[in-house]
Amino acid sequence: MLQKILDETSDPSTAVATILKVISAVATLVPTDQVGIRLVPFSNVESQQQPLEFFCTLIESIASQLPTLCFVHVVAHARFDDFEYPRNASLDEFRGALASASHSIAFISADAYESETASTIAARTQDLVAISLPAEIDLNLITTLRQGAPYEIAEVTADRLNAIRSTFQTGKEYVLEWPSEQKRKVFGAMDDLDRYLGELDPALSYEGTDKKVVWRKSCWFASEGISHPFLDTEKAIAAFDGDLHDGLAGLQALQDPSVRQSMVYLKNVLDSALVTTSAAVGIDKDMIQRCTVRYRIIKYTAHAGNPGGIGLHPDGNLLSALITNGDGLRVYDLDGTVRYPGYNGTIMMGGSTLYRWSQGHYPPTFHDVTTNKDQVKVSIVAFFNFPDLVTIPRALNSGSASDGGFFHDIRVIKEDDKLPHGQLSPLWDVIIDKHQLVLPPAVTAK
Ligand SMILES: O=C(O)CCC(=O)C(=O)O
Ligand SMILES: [Fe+2]
Repeated sequence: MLQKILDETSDPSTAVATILKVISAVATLVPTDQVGIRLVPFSNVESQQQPLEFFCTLIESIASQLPTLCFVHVVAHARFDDFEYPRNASLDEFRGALASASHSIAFISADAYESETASTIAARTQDLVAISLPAEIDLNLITTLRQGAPYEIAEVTADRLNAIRSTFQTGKEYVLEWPSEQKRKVFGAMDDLDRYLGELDPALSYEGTDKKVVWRKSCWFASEGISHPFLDTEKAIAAFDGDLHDGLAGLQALQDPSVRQSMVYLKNVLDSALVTTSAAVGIDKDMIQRCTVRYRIIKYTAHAGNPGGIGLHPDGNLLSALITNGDGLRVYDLDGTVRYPGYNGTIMMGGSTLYRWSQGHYPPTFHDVTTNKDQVKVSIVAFFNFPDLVTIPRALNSGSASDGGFFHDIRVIKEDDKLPHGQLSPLWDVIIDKHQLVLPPAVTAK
């Protein structure tokens, strides 16, 4: 309801007045001191984000005009499909706005608090502190809270994490299917990207591990992490791992309002899938927030009669989340089967960094793309990666005292991925053997 008012009202003071009218209307049915309002000032969906001053003004107006209201509840955390993430944003401005106009309305704060952060905020402020719990009833909840133990995750989430984990152990992809409404929105957003990419010049894709190069129209966007906005300066793009030309083309693309809106929508779908999959393979909650993401959009194009595509490769990063709207993606399993994941959901694949970090526990997903010359296929791939030049704790304890963790060096990994005797070579041997492939010397040379 609130979001609808905000979406449909361009003038902030009219929006404030309308929201006050709604609260007053509710207060004719329920005593005012039993009415509260819940605000989510930091939307994951950037296009719906209002300036924070708007919320301060709104809170001040509410407090001065409805001084007997029960509470103002401010939610800071980012919500993904399966998990919530603290944004660690200061809520002091909102507290200040409320306190400037009323001392009787309670302020409730929420930021995906764990027991420790909840205690800290309760000690530092007068706030009522809200904690979010899984939607399922946990009969041990009281004990869990008293012991300060972490909350148990919901059973459906736990089942999903197990399914992802066991699929990834075999090097296969995992598809997180979209509910029908989401599917409709995803394809609408993909059509937008298709229209925009159609205008770009085709270029040769990077040289894959098997040396196949193909034509595509493409550019990329990046963010410092899930729940961060897209980078929006040339300097930030230049500092990010990736080719500058396509990164600058991505900056340009964000100037198109409908591309921006579609990208923001797709980012949220991809980020949710990344959060769930990261949790499944054991990347710790704080580390997930420190991982960066590059989002590449691709339209495969025929050129001089040649079909489009990408040669066989595993992605050279931690995890990839892929949304595509046409046939062409093919996965090569280590057991020799070939599968076509289709396009009913977000396709999750492990990359070569996941393989290295997990010490072989999660083999990367080998895949290629082939599209014929009349076929239209647009994809968006979110390449999720550990922060560079940082030691990352391992998910699975190797048992060796000397294992101080995994030092992540993107440059070294990229080099090693290409070497005939690199860490991936035993996997290439299996793939080549099981699928009876003939690949160029760079891969097969011993
Ligand atoms: O477009 C696709 O289906 C896959 C793209 C891909 O594998 C890549 O960009 O690494
Ligand atoms: Fe790929």
